[in-house]
Amino acid sequence: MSAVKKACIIGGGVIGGGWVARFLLNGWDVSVFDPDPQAERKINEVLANARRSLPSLYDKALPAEGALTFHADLAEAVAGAAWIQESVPERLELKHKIHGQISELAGAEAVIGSSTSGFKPSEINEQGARAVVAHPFNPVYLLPLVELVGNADTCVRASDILCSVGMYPLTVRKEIDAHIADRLLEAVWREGLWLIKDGICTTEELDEAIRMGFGLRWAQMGLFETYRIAGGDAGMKHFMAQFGPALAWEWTKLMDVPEFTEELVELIAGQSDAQSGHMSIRELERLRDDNLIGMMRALKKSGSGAGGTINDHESTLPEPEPVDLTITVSRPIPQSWTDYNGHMNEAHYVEASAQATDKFMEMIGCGADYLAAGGSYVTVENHVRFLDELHEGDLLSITTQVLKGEGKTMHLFHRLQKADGVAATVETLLLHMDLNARGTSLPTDEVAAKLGVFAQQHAGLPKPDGAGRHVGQR
Ligand SMILES: NC(=O)C1=CN([C@@H]2O[C@H](COP(=O)(O)OP(=O)(O)OC[C@H]3O[C@@H](n4cnc5c(N)ncnc54)[C@H](O)[C@@H]3O)[C@@H](O)[C@H]2O)C=CC1
Ligand SMILES: C[N+](C)(C)CC(=O)CC(=O)[O-]
Repeated sequence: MSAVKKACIIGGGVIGGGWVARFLLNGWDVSVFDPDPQAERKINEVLANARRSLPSLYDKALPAEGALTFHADLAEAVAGAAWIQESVPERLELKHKIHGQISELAGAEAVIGSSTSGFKPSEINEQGARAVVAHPFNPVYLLPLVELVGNADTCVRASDILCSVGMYPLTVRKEIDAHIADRLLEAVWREGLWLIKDGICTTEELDEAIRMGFGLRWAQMGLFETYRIAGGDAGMKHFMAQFGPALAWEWTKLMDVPEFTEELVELIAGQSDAQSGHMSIRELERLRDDNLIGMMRALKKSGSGAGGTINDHESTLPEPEPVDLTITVSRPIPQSWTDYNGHMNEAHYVEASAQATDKFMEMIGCGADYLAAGGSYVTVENHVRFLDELHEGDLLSITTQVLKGEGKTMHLFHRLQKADGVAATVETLLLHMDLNARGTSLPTDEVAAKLGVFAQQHAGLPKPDGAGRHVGQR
């Protein structure tokens, strides 16, 4: 991958704005070219949404944001960019015009991507351009999928860059109109329009049919893995035998496209207003993003689907720099940790300190292999002091001091710190446990020795202010 971390985004609407946020929040400098005088305002609105959501996917801090610049001159915007992404409206003559200009201006090593939803790379490039299709999904700053289509070597270079900003490149084996995902979405949309036009359901009822059922399944297992399970013990063969005949029945209208009349547009738009008109688009976006974060964090636990991509990306993010005391957590406060009082809810102080304990356990050799072999530490007591408010987006770092590390006992003192001081302390007492016998036990000699080294180092530090307190102590 090129050492120059500059991305140029051409067309800063819904999708271009999402690309800006994806690169910028992953530490890239971003230049924007969009003649719309409203482009800067719109992009800043997308960025505000991205800043409150993307960092919440991770338990480590993302790199420091890059610099964002807006340019009236295309050549100036493109200069020095390692990634150039075109996201202008879906009109082939406009794509030809802009890709003709980009090809002349871009460096030879630059990856040139088009966000096109449906055009094939051979169509985009038919006047001599050298773009690959890099088709993302809205919101681009949260959803990892990018369909890559086109020149194989460029797609390999594009994949590396996309992975480095936390995305999931899926290289399409052969070019085809609308790639893979939009063909599926188009089929569902077309069928949905029929069902509403024919009075079978409303937009709201159709959405319930998706989100109360198969929509929940698809984010974690997709279509084929889900249907394999639906075949029971006999799996996919039984599923095919049972439901294959239905393919020949009239369960879909396939390419029978509903006529796009004014009446149909009014019907759909009117029902959509009745369904969702009580919320602005920005409010809907924030609701969508909060729900996506919750779901993706659940997937992160099992490493399924998009959760695996988040874990892979997180493993490439740098560990915090050690200072006097070991930093065991460095992360932003996610929006989902805040409550009706407008600050971090008390439960998450314990959650954050549990993350610090887990990290410290790893550092003394009590990681996944040790746990699998049946050894662990369990918390038997916590004392939390809430000293200052923590808010969404604050960078939280936790230092961990060993008060005692001897025999079965591990006694830790976590300081939860934000930029301007200590926001809370959590004193936590843990005992070593044999997970097979379900009783306390001594740690292995190796773990005991590593814990002992920390205990000895920290013994020279002053006793922390607030250690050993009881509830209500002044
Ligand atoms: N909206 C969606 O859900 C998705 C759209 N796409 C694709 O992304 C592309 C852009 O779509 P949207 O962002 O939805 O459109 P949009 O209409 O929101 O944004 C297009 C932007 O391009 C700018 N623009 C127009 N002419 C330009 C030019 N000559 N040079 C630079 N900027 C120019 C406009 O001012 C506008 O800000 C399309 O190819 C679309 O198929 C891909 C994935 C999802
Ligand atoms: C409707 N659409 C074709 C623009 C959709 C996409 O291209 C992808 C998405 O985000 O749904």
